[in-house]
Amino acid sequence: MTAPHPALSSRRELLALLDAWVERGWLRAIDRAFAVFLHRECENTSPLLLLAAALASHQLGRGHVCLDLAQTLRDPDLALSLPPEGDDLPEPPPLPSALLQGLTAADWRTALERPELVEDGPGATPLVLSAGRLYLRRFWRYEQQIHQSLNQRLSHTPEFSADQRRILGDTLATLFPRRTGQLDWQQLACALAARSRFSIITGGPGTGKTTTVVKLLALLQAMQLMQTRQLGEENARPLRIRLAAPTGKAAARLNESIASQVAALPLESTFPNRKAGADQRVASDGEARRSSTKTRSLQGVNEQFNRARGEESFNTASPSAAALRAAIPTEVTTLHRLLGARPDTRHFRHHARNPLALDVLVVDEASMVDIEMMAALLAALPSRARLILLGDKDQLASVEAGSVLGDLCARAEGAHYTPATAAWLAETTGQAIPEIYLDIQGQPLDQAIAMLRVSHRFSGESGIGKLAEAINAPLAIEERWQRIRQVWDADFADIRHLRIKEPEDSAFAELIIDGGYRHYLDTLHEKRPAIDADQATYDGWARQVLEAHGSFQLLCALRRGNWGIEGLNERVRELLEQERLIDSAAGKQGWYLGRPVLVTRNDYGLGLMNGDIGITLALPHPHQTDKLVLRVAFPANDGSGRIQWVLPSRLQAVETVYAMTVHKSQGSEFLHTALVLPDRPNPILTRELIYTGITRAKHRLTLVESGRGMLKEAVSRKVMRVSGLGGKVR
Ligand SMILES: Nc1ncnc2c1ncn2[C@@H]1O[C@H](COP(=O)(O)OP(=O)(O)OP(=O)(O)O)[C@@H](O)[C@H]1O
Repeated sequence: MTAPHPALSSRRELLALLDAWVERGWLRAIDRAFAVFLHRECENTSPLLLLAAALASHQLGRGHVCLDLAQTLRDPDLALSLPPEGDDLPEPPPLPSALLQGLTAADWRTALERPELVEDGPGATPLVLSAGRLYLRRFWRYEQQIHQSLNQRLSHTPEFSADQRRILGDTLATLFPRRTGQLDWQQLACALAARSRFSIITGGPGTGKTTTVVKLLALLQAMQLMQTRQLGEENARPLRIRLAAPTGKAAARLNESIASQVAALPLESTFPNRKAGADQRVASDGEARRSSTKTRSLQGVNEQFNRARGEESFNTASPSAAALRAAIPTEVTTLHRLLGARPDTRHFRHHARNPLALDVLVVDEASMVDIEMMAALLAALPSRARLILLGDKDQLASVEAGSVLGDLCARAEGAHYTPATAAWLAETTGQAIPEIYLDIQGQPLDQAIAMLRVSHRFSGESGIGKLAEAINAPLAIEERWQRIRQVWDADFADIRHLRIKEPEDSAFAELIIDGGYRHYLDTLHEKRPAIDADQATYDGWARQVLEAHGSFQLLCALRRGNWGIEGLNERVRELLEQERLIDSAAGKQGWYLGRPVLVTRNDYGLGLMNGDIGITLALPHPHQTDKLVLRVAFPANDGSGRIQWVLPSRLQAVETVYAMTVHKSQGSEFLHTALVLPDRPNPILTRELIYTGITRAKHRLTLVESGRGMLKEAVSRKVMRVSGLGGKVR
């Protein structure tokens, strides 16, 4: 047996090593501070315990919920991602692999036997060791809360009367009129979600998650209205439905699409609008359709619902199409707003003792919801309310700790429906579930998940769609790589593979200028209003510039280095400067006409959300009409098309966004996306990152590879987020 590393024999030496790691940027100061705190709390703590504590905290900073002791010992540097991205400096401090060499999991567990500091479950110790995973107590508690809340929801199986089953089946047939001979996963998703207080609808881009959830909401409202009307007219109360997303950007995107989806619901054949006069005013092509394309809040729902209801005859329990449409909200809020975020605290206004006033909550882009937010959300949700999560399980998880959606959807591909579920689906949808999706040992969680498998956005001619499919194909690494190569070799018109050596390459300049940012800067200069133009004209200009800007985005994996956002932002600025499209030295404090910025932290005062993009433009000075002042134009977050002008000095957390990390791009889409891979391997390059990056492209994708083999390297590696959630919720 090799002798332990000196830092594991002495607390002083260990803290000195942690200092060196912090100095080098390998650990956060807070990780070391946590170890020091434990050292002060309790005498004679073993260096191994202090190290484990610092590493558990370090893992949180990297998105893991806990430290997996056995996995860390198997390959310490990989498990801890040390040295981190971009550290090329000479004379690195000792690596975790050197430190932990020869150590066994049993040694580590023995060192953690300090009941004042570490327990294996409920209690008050700062650390929890459970099933070989070391947690900071707060995160162990989040995981427990999520698991208890979801298991409780999953254990509730509602009873449906024969009448209700018939109504459900009829409504599902109305909502999904087309039969293609293939499984209609969207209809199955609705049937599954209808009988559960918790459900997940997962699927890649354009697989119809929004379309499906809108139909599901219509189904739930139809059931509710029929049920409550049977009890008497005054009891006819629509379900209180709220829609939310983790970021402002994602909320705005759903806002844009949901109203038209509600308007397009095929309801009239089963839910006719009964009064002739009312039909014309409220029915399909009339007022309801127009007003349903406007954003409608919960209050708006009640008003419009009551109006539509007042115009129906109540001789039947069945609601009209207009009343159903009116009962579906189209306003989407952020989770922070929904829960009532309070500045400078992690507590929300809504929690277990002040729950949200709603019956159904839909959360879109759920892959971006971290474990802390999910725990807060579930705590604030009334126990009888339904929670429906929508998201793409294969996308990158949130930057914060946890990958809740990915963990919960670990078995989604195989469905694992029990015979009872298959019978329910057959009865309500008329569809027979193929044997490959059946599993006599399917778990309750499996029965609540539907995976949509057909993309309606990408046709068979789309290289982007084929590439996304190939990257996620459930195949061995080599076979998957062959599939990806076949897609490239097929010469699809919408995807391009650009190989360059350095950012100075002329092909890169061409991509960035003519294929990319020239468009919005030309729009900015050519469409610029006269100095005496009115505000509406300036707003119109800003809208055009923002729209043109959304047509291209350069994405990359890293922050540092030539191929990270720092290097690329600088290179793009130089190129645009050379072309005289910008003059970055003209403004003050780094602000100049045309500078695009990304908001990196929610700012409730300004109404700006993390992920919002604005462009620096010039407005006439409010008092000196011959002068111009720089203002940053943002599209308002409420889907209204309004422009919000912000004084640059008021923007506290923004960065230039010629290049954006794939992580930050989640929840956004661009007509043409150029994804740049770094020139050497990096643990951050994973299959999820590549998949998320390429699926940001709506019409065109350019993949820029600066080092050979980087794509292959990336798609061979999956993100391993350590948590205990997947095993607990069943
Ligand atoms: N069953 C279907 N048949 C035909 N077209 C469909 C079907 N389902 C959805 N679509 C269309 O496909 C497009 C994408 O659908 P939708 O926006 O619901 O997908 P999504 O999964 O929510 O997309 P995103 O990845 O943007 O979140 C829309 O234009 C929608 O009308």
